[in-house]
Amino acid sequence: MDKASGNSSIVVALDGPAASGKGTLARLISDHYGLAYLDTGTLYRGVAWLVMREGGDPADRERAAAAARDYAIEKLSGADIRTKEVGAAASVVAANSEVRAALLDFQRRFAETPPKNAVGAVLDGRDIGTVVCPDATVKFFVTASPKTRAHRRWLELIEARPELQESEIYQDLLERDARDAARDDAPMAAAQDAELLDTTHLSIDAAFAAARRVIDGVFRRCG
Ligand SMILES: Nc1ncnc2c1ncn2[C@@H]1O[C@H](COP(=O)(O)OP(=O)(O)O)[C@@H](O)[C@H]1O
Ligand SMILES: Nc1ccn([C@@H]2O[C@H](COP(=O)(O)OP(=O)(O)O)[C@@H](O)[C@H]2O)c(=O)n1
Repeated sequence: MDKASGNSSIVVALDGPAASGKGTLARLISDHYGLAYLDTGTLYRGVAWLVMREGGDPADRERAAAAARDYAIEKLSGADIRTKEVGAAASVVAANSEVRAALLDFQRRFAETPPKNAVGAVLDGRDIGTVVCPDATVKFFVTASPKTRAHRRWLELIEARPELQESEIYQDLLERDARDAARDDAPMAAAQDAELLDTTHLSIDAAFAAARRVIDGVFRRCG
């Protein structure tokens, strides 16, 4: 399937706050429509992890920028980048414009020329519909109430760390959301033409069905 505007690849963009369900939907959309998937949060988490591994401070702008310029997925072998500490550090490096600039081309190339000859790509993050792929075929802004998101993330993390309190995850998410929304460069925001998808009261299946209705509608209009 081609985009209505030309031959460029189909792009589904998913943005929204932490633990709203972006990645879950992105994986389902990727499988269902045969699209390549890029979790752009792993790039920022990866840069933060690389800085922290060497005892660096994620707020050290030069150091974070250098890590972003040298970023390669192979360097993360064995790293647990899903922890809340790496998440918090990721939002610090993500406020650094040089880090964002160093990671932008890779994301755009992935969207424009998806790997494995896929017909398109699905990307999730904070600025996909606004900055990385402003011409995306379909855009979603996925949300859920902060309490719901904290509960979901807590359920995900307690397996590895049973001592984690839901209240501390909640505080972490609020701080991270605030930092992501307030930064000057590519702040977390819904694109004007994004479809809002509030998953607070939706099961994963129901959220995916809602996303499919939107995507199928756009594809029908695009031919
Ligand atoms: N609609 C939903 N209902 C219940 N749990 C969900 C829903 N969507 C996602 N989850 C769970 O919430 C957690 C966070 O989802 P995830 O997709 O990783 O969010 P994000 O990518 O926005 O950070 C995961 O454990 C996931 O299984
Ligand atoms: N496109 C993106 C993706 C992530 N990020 C940053 O990276 C952090 C981690 O992103 P993530 O998507 O892995 O976080 P979760 O929503 O999975 O918790 C976010 O809090 C943002 O600060 C960003 O700035 N832009």
